[in-house]
Amino acid sequence: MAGTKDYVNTQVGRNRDQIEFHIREILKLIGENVEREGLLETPARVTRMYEEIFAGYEVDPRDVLGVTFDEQHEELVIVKDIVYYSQCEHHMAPFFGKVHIGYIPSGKIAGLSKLARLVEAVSRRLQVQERITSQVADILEEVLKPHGVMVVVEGEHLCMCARGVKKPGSKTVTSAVRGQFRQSAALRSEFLELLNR
Ligand SMILES: Nc1nc2c(ncn2[C@@H]2O[C@H](COP(=O)(O)OP(=O)(O)OP(=O)(O)O)[C@@H](O)[C@H]2O)c(=O)[nH]1
Ligand SMILES: [Zn+2]
Repeated sequence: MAGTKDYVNTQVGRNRDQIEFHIREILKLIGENVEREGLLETPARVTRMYEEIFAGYEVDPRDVLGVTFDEQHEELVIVKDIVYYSQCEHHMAPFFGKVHIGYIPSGKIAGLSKLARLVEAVSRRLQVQERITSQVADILEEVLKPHGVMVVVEGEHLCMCARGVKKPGSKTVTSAVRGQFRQSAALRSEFLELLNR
């Protein structure tokens, strides 16, 4: 089910009436007129948006890597520029950017799309960037048992751009290294060099 197909947060669907009610109440509390035309459908639209942006709760990210292939390619595999959109758990404000994944298989490879699906499953939740980074690395390590994994995540956080400290354009970069990448500076450099091509 959720591991391979597009999916939505079904709990949001089940709680649709209550979520719409509370969104409407928040609109009133910030001083809006919920009867004006532009806002009439807004609680329903926000609820539908929650079904999408919180779809990650619907799936165990490990299941996303359910389909793997036996293959004796024990060299670096990189999938870079996987775009993600997430919501910071401190402000419920969007953050987004790119995930770059490198791993050295040890007899088992993942379908390339499954790496992007793994990113979707961990990012479509309330998150912090560091946890997206370590979860992608840990799950790949657990399921594929590769010789090594390295994950680099770039993110722009609206809670830092549009409010608070207001620093638009600032980028946060996080990385997680496992296995051979931890031991070998040369391997980390090879990965980073290939990312910058
Ligand atoms: N480490 C980390 N911090 C994040 C992430 N997303 C948001 N934050 C930070 O979470 C922190 C929450 O700090 P608080 O002091 O509790 O909240 P705040 O008063 O709204 O803080 P300011 O943003 O500084 O105005 C802020 O420093 C945010 O920049 C993330 O993905 N990782
Ligand atoms: Zn935030």
